[in-house]
Amino acid sequence: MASNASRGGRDFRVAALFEALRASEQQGDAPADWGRFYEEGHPGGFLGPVALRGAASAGLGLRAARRLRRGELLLLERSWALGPRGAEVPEASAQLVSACCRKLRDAATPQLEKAVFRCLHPGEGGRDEGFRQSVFNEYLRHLKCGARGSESSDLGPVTERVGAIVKANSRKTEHWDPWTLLLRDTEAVGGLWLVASLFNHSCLGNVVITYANNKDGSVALVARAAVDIEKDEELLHTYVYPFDTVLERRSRLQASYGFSCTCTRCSLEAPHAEAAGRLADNLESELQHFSAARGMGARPSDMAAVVKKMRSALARIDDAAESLPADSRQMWRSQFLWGDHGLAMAAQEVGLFAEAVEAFERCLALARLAAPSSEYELKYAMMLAQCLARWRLSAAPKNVPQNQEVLKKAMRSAEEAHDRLYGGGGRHFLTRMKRRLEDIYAALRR
Ligand SMILES: C[S@@+](CC[C@H](N)C(=O)[O-])C[C@H]1O[C@@H](n2cnc3c(N)ncnc32)[C@H](O)[C@@H]1O
Repeated sequence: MASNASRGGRDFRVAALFEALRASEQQGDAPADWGRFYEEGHPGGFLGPVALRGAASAGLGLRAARRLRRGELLLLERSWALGPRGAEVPEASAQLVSACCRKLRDAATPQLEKAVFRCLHPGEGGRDEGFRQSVFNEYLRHLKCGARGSESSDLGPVTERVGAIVKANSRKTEHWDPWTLLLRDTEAVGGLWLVASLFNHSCLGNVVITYANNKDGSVALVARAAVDIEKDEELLHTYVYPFDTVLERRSRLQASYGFSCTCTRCSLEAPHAEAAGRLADNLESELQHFSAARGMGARPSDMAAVVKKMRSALARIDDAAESLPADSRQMWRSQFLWGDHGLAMAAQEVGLFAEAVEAFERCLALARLAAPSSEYELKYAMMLAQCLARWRLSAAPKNVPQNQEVLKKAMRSAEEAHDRLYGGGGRHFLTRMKRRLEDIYAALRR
């Protein structure tokens, strides 16, 4: 049954969407030079083979309009509103809500964008999902082909629940330092992107997102296919840190987005959640012991003893994985990737390079499985290559371990992961990772 909104409201609201889109920036060009894009940003936008997916249990969403290859560009979108850079969460959220309110009041904001923003909340635009769907469809259609409709600017009374819309749809940008491979928190900014707001969540996403700062102060969001995707398959992004335990991921999703995740990973991990929690607590305390020992400048033999305990904590996790069906063990194991990371760093620090390499290899395999084509895959591919290089550099020339091919292969694998995430081929990789590659070049010359 049609609601009031769809009976009385559809025409003028959809017309308003057209009008606003006509006035909005040009969409449709992907940057030719991705290296430059991530340095300078991009003023325009691009909408690839993406279509709206009708309402289901997770509400509206996006789907592949055709078969997609991994690494393929899906969306390039300018931020609609931004909060302050590097601020603490409550302050950043409050300011983002204010920024959205200003956009909604501003006569210069296209009416269509205002309508789309209102429709980001499932309760808005009438209780009719069909209406929301038509608004988004018009928006996507416009982004694709610049269609225009009849003129109208009457959006009706302003009833936005801006705070709730921002809570469920804002995202924090991530800027990875190519040198440290760590997130730069001072660069992070909370923002809202209208189309990207339609990606639903899965703890095993098939879409990866990166960001670039535009010269005008806005932030460009880039979404790419993380894996090969079939036509009509839903496009899903991971809203939370993918290597937390299932209970941690679920409680974050509930607190921030108001739903309990039932994705394939959660369904696999949930029956063993309590045991995973205990194992994670134990692992974490061993990692803390290592940090404390390092902080106190412990002797190498003491450090080696702490590393041994970390190894035992991970061995207990591997034993627990043995009780699961063989084809789900690795996925379950991905909840503890951070432990392998800790062991790899610690082993590298005390000169146990063979063990460090093995641990980085595990990190990479787990990242590829649970977060394919993500920053994490790239990060561990780089860390592995760098650890191999340091190992070669640490040994006397006649005892150099492994042949060069192993290191070259690790480099190629990092370059390929970079390309899937950031595009632009080898030159872009070499420019972005310049300093990070110094040890690797030195090791290749040995
Ligand atoms: C960024 S919006 C995504 C678009 C949204 N589905 C809509 O209809 O506008 C986030 C909201 O979508 C819903 N959602 C996203 N992923 C979900 C999932 N895996 N299961 C259930 N609800 C989900 C939740 O209501 C969440 O607060």
